[in-house]
Amino acid sequence: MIKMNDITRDGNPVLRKRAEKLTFPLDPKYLKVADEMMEYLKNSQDPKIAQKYHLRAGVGLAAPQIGLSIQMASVLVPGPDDEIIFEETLVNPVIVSQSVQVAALDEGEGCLSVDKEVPGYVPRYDRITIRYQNVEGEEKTIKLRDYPAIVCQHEIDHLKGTLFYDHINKKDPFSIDDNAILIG
Ligand SMILES: CC(C)(C)[C@H](NC(=O)Nc1cc(F)cc(F)c1)C(=O)N(CC(=O)NO)CC1CCCC1
Ligand SMILES: [Zn+2]
Repeated sequence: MIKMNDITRDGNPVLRKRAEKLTFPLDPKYLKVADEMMEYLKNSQDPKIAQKYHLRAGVGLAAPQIGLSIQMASVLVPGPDDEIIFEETLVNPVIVSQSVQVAALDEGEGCLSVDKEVPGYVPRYDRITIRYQNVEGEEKTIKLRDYPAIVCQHEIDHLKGTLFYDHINKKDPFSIDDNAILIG
């Protein structure tokens, strides 16, 4: 199982590389990686398992964060009553369209690969359309908004070597577009 010491930390060059596109059928070793990344998210969201193995509760994990520079990211987004509202492993994801409307988490962002707090708004798109392939190679096109959209943008950034704080305004971290939506 993936544990915290398997997660690459800021400073590791793999987090700043553009990840390689995957071809299908997926190499079985990458199918295993997809399972392991989703298993990490599930374990980390289970208080007992997370406590036992000291896992940070994660909603998304991209392959470069376990040292693999491939275009694969798993997302597991719980809803208000802890039901799962979005669960998917995105292969070769591309944001094909996005809202003009900007959104940001009102508490800013963190990252499983960034141990320090970096305060500030991370401006993202409120609504996006993503085209990706699932691990079976099926082409999917999905529309997301608000928190699930923020999570997917954060993970897709990892596949481009971008970290959340790259988007924070250096001069005034909490400055953002007047009509930005702040997601609580
Ligand atoms: C970095 C961390 C603070 C652990 C962040 N979790 C989070 O924001 N809250 C959270 C976690 C849960 F499991 C369940 C829940 F409802 C809320 C996170 O997983 N990520 C994923 C990451 O680092 N991917 O590379 C960072 C988030 C910041 C904005 C979107 C993803
Ligand atoms: Zn991250």
